[in-house]
Amino acid sequence: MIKAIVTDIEGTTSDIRFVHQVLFPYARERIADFVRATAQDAEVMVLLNDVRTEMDQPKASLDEVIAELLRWIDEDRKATPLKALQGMIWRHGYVNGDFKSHLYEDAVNGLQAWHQAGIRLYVYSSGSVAAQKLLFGYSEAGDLTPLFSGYFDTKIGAKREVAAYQTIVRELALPAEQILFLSDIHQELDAAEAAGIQTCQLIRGEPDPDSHHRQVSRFDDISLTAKE
Ligand SMILES: CSCCC(=O)C(=O)COP(=O)(O)O
Ligand SMILES: [Mg+2]
Repeated sequence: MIKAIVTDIEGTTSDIRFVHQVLFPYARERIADFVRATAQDAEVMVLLNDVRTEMDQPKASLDEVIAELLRWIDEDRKATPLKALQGMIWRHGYVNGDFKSHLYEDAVNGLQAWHQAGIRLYVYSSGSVAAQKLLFGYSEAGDLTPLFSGYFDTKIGAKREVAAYQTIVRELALPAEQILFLSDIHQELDAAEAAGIQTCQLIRGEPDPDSHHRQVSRFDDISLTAKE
């Protein structure tokens, strides 16, 4: 029986269009000014140096770092320092009421029902943990953060890497087969499955012909009995 559920965000609990048409443009428009204004803050300074390391240019100027960050946004690169900076910028958007996050109604209902049933809930997203807490804290359905027992981001590894899911299994301290991972991307589910975790694919549009995972279009259809 499933004792814990780990969910992806984009395309799983939330419409991809909210992430790509609201969140990403909001951060893109503001990232240059934000980085210039906060470059001397200790936390941002560390992140900018992480960007320089990832660029393999330890002496890159602030303008070069900003240009790289804009490139990463345009290619939807899941780079940990970019994700942290985006989260800091989104905080202003949520707090100022510029937007609320989108959550599918069936996802909200499913998460609430599982929480009530005593199933532990976690998030694993490429967005930073701070950004995940904002997304579930400032949603159109209200503050859902009390439902969650924990959050994981790319600090534990990329979502298509088996090692990231092995870390989640260790952190949750449950047998892998008692954990269910939900995602819209079959490559992420492949990696979770290789770590022994149960999987279910959320398909909000057309079925995925390249996936061997259970596919459902709504949280209501997710089965909590382990696959044989
Ligand atoms: C935490 S909300 C923003 C999500 C995000 O930045 C992203 O890149 C989507 O990643 P996911 O792993 O949820 O598909
Ligand atoms: Mg996703």
